[in-house]
Amino acid sequence: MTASKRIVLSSDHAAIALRQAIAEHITAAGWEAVDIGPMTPESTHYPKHGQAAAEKVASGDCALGIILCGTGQGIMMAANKVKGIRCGVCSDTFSARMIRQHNDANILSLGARVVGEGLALDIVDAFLEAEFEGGRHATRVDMIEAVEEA
Ligand SMILES: O=C[C@H](O)[C@H](O)[C@H](O)COP(=O)(O)O
Repeated sequence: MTASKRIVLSSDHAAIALRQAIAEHITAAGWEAVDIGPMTPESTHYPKHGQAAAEKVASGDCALGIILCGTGQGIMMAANKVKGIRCGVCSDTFSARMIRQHNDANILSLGARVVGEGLALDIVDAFLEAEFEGGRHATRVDMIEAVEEA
């Protein structure tokens, strides 16, 4: 499958079951789920999992990413430290669509202690089905990238 269909998934211990449900869901929808774990439930540290997923996207190996922790916040913060990553936490479908259409987000972050599985899957669908609109939004995304060089 081409990189354009590859979605990396990662989480900490708080979100393993939801991550696996998302992997099954997106696979059924025709995406290739690249689940980089962790696969066992021991307590772990979200920064390393956010970084690992972000590097898969930043390198071009995967087109997009979905990362999770208890709130989605900590793993998002770690992912956004990787150059080229634009990751937002979403608890609603409108925001999930907008971070693709306006912000060209390449990673979605979810909080497994915040949203239930049904809503999470709808948020994932909204994120994956949306496309970046470019235009004035491209100017602003360029400005975000310029911050990385400042
Ligand atoms: O932003 C951080 C995440 O919500 C973590 O999943 C959370 O801090 C983990 O907490 P605990 O170690 O108590 O399961």
